[in-house]
Amino acid sequence: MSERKKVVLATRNKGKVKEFNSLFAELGWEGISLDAFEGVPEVVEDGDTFEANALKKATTIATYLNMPAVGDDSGLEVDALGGRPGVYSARYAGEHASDEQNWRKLLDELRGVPAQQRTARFRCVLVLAEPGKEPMVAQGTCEGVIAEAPEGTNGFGYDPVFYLPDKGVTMAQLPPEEKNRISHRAMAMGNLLAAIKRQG
Ligand SMILES: O=P(O)(O)OP(=O)(O)OP(=O)(O)OC[C@H]1O[C@@H](n2cnc3c(O)ncnc32)[C@H](O)[C@@H]1O
Ligand SMILES: [Mg+2]
Repeated sequence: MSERKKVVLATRNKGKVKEFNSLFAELGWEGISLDAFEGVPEVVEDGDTFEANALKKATTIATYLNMPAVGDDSGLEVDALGGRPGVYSARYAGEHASDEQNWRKLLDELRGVPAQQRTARFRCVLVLAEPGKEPMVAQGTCEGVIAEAPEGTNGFGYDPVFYLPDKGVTMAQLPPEEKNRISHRAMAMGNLLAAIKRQG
């Protein structure tokens, strides 16, 4: 049996790590957490785009560890807010804001906005960086509506307020395996795999 490909997960987000562990398992990859290493540099997310930040996360870690690494930059784009919080999703309510502080601020900002104007999408850009190779970039989106109030405890981040009209529940009410079939991260992972296969 061939050895599983070892890929470092260039993220400090435990929710992403859980999802990647399942998504990687389906590919036969072994995801290695950043916690396994010492002295790993902090990545400053100063890009204007998800792609710039994902590229920086993946290449900084791949170069430092001399191993393949996947970087994920993701966030929520709300139409009534002109696409905000976008790349600033993690710091929407302040530099070290909690997930709950972020989604509470979002609900406050959208108070009084009618249901049909509460459309939004999650976007995820993934970069696979391997030492000595061109980085590969893929993205995925997931469409939904911002709820009036939080529901559900699964997932992370904005999941409790991200309502999926087709399913009649929020992302945080979905079982993890179902989120991993429909999410922006799952779509991006599928697109990354397709790009890798195309490259051969
Ligand atoms: O940068 P790393 O270390 O990967 O971890 P992070 O949590 O800072 O990740 P980002 O910079 O990519 O910020 C992503 C933001 O979007 C939110 N987000 C991303 N994917 C999500 C998902 O699947 N469900 C809910 N919220 C999500 C997340 O909670 C953050 O507020
Ligand atoms: Mg971040």
